[in-house]
Amino acid sequence: MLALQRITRFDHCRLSTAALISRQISLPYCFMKKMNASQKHISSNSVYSSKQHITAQKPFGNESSAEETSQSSLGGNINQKQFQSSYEKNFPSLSVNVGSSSKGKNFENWRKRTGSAFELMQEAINSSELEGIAILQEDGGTWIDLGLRPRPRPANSSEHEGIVSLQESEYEGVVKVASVQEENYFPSHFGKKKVYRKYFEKSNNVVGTKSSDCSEGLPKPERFNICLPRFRDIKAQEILRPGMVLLKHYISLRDQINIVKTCNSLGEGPGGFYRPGYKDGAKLRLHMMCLGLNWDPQTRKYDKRHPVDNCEPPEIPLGFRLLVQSAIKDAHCLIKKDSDMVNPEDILPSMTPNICIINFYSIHGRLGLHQDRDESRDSLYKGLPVVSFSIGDSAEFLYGDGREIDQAKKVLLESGDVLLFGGESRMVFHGVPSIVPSSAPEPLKTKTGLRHGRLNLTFRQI
Ligand SMILES: O=C(O)CCC(=O)C(=O)O
Ligand SMILES: [Fe+2]
Repeated sequence: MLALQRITRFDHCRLSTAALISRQISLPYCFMKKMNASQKHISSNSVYSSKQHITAQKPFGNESSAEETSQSSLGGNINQKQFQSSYEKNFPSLSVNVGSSSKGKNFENWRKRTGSAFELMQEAINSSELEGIAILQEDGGTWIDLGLRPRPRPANSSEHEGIVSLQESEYEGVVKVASVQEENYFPSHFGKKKVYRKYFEKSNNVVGTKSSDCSEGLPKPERFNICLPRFRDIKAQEILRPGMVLLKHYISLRDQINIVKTCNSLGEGPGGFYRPGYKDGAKLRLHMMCLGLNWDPQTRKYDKRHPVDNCEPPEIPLGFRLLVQSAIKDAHCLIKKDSDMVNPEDILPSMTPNICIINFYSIHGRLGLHQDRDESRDSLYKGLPVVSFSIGDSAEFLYGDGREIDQAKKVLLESGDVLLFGGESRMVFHGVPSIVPSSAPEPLKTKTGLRHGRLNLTFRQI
């Protein structure tokens, strides 16, 4: 039954809404990040890919310490060590080639290297929305499965009868398993069904599965969740103009905290925050750093290295990219809801960011009206969007068709808001005339020590 309920939530847009009212609020998105150019994306038009469902619990990885105990969805307390040893006992190491078909790496090494599979499995355990993860291998352009790691369930659970459906994930070689289907469909490039069945059987012995489901056959009571859902105010999501979407309060407080902490630690290292200047010697009224590539306001060029310390900028963290992708997907949902006739891609094309410019504005910070036009001709021609995260104190944000401030429209960007502008709004003039002092969420400041001011991250594909 449960399995059937889950698979009804397969439509991405409906899922967005369903997720808002579900017990564990989730952030839907669907994609598989290319590990390198030679590797192919998992086909996005097969049946499973429509079951887009990834929880937004931990886009930044597991914050808990190794000893921290987590409450499993099965009611058992499993600490990380216990879980790890049980996990390894029950799911033997696999040979996984990640990113290269010539260099074999066993799963253990790979997990150590990325941590992703383990984190995802933990996430699956803690989430009633995920059924497990699958480890994939890229093989001559197709993805083959190397085994499924299902979420441990109570013994005799009927939930694992059937075939799983997979959902795409940006984690390298890892796919989250969104639901169990009663239908006998399975995409062929995910390997043999038998493999999955085998792992399901194994999963029944995993630690934390002691409790048995005595309510089988009885009507399921509606459970009460003592925690507030990860609320997303869909009513406040707005299409400001064609191709320009504002997702209010989109980034959860926890993710905001993680973003601030990540930016702070990256900002202390090579290629970190500095006060840039223009050609004429004037300084910008903000501090800046870049991820992925460097953008130099003096030359207005993108480069592999930082002009000040000649370092390569840090990579864009995976969690940041995940959020960008989900924001694009949710903006598409909004556009689709607004007009069913349009293909949201035509209004706001998707993009995979390879540069993130991070600005920190003190309360006196500002940025004049400008266009973002230093990206490649191709990127600008296609209208690939700029995706902007606002964190900390709010900002007044101006946007319009020209440089005239009095003709520009104004919107308040608050902590957690995501603004996207692409398509026909890609060349919109925009700027930040002022920061609203002391408007940042209190817990954000206390948890991170963030200074007064505003952090802004803009992602682009150049
Ligand atoms: O801070 C903002 O909201 C805008 C930043 C911006 O326009 C830019 O970095 O190009
Ligand atoms: Fe800009």
